[in-house]
Amino acid sequence: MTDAYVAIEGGRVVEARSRAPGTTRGELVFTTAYTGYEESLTDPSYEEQILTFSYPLIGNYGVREERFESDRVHPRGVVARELTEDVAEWLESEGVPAVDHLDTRELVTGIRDEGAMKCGIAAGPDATEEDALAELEQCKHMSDHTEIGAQVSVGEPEVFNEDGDGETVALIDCGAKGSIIDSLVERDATVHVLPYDATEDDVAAVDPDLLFISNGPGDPENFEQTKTLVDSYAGETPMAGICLGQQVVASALGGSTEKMEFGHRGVNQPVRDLRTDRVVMTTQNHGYTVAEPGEKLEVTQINVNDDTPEGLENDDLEIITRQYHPEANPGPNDSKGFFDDVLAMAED
Ligand SMILES: NC(=O)CC[C@H](N)C(=O)O
Repeated sequence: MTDAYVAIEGGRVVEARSRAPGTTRGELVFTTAYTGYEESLTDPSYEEQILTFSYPLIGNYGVREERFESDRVHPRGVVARELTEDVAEWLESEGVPAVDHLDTRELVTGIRDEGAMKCGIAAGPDATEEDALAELEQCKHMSDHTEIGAQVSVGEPEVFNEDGDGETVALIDCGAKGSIIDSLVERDATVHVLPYDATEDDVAAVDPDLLFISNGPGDPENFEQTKTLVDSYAGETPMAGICLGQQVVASALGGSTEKMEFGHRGVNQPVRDLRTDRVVMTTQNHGYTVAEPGEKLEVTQINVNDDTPEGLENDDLEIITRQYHPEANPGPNDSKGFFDDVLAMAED
C-alpha cells in the first residue's frame, strides 16, 4: 500500500508505506549497522538528517530507554525496509515521520554513488507526491543550518558526579551523546556539561583538568564560539575531541575541514594507528572531515578505506582527538581506551 512518498534531490519520488505520519525534510544519510537503532535514533549528530537503515529489519529487540543517547529522537525522518511496530509507535509518539516498504539498498547505493542528497518525505493517508516534493524544495544544505548548535546543546550547565575523586572535565556540548558523559563518569571524572557557545569565563569558572569538545550535528564551521574557546585554551589546558570535536579543534588551530561525498556511516570502519601500526574497528557517522590538520596537529590515525584523518595529536600541547566514536553505542568497544588516555593526559 502506497501512502508515503520520498522525494530525492534531482526530483525522483520513491513510493513507500507510512509508519509514522507527517511531512519532513533533511539530508538523506544512512547507517549500515545491524543493531543500535535506539542509540542512532537518539544521537544528536543526526539533527536535520533523514536516517536510512540499510539493514532490512529494524526494531527486532524492542525499544528501551536505557539505550537512549539523549532524551529525544534527532533525525527528522526515518527510512527502513521494515520497521517493527515498537519502533513505528515510538517514532509516531515522538512526531518523527517514518516510512518503510521501499528499496533501501537502491537508496543507499545511490547516496554512495552520487553523494549526500537532500530529501523530502510525506507520509500518512492524505500524503501526496507533491507534498514530498514541496518538502524537498525547502530542504537546506547541511552547512546552511547555522544555528544547529543551539538546537541540540544544553541551555544551562549541568554537573555529573560532582563529588568524584577523578579529574574535572569541561565537556562542551555541541550535541553530546550520553555515552561520552557515562564513559568519563565511569572513570570517576566530574563532568561539567557546558553549552556549545560557552565563553572563556564559563570554562574558567569550572577550572577543568581537561577541555573536551563533543560530537555534534552539521558543519563544524558553524561552531564559531567553540573554535574561539579551543584557540584560547590550546596549550593552557589538556584537550580532547570526538567527531565534530576533532573537526572543530583542527579548524580552530589552523587546519581546515570539508564536506565528504557521503561520509563514514557504520560500525565497521577500520582505523590504523600510525604509531603502533594496529588497526581497530570503529563506529562512525559523519559527513564532514578534517581536510588539513594544520601545523600544530599530527595525524596519528587514518581510515584504512580512504586515508582520511581519524586521530590528531600534539604531545606538547596535550591534545588528542578522534574522528570516530570511542564511546561506542552503537558499535564496537575496541577504542574505549581513549577515555583512559585523555584522563591520564589530564592528570599529569
Ligand atoms: N557524529 C558527529 O559528531 C558528526 C560530526 C559532523 N556533524 C559531521 O557530519 O561530520
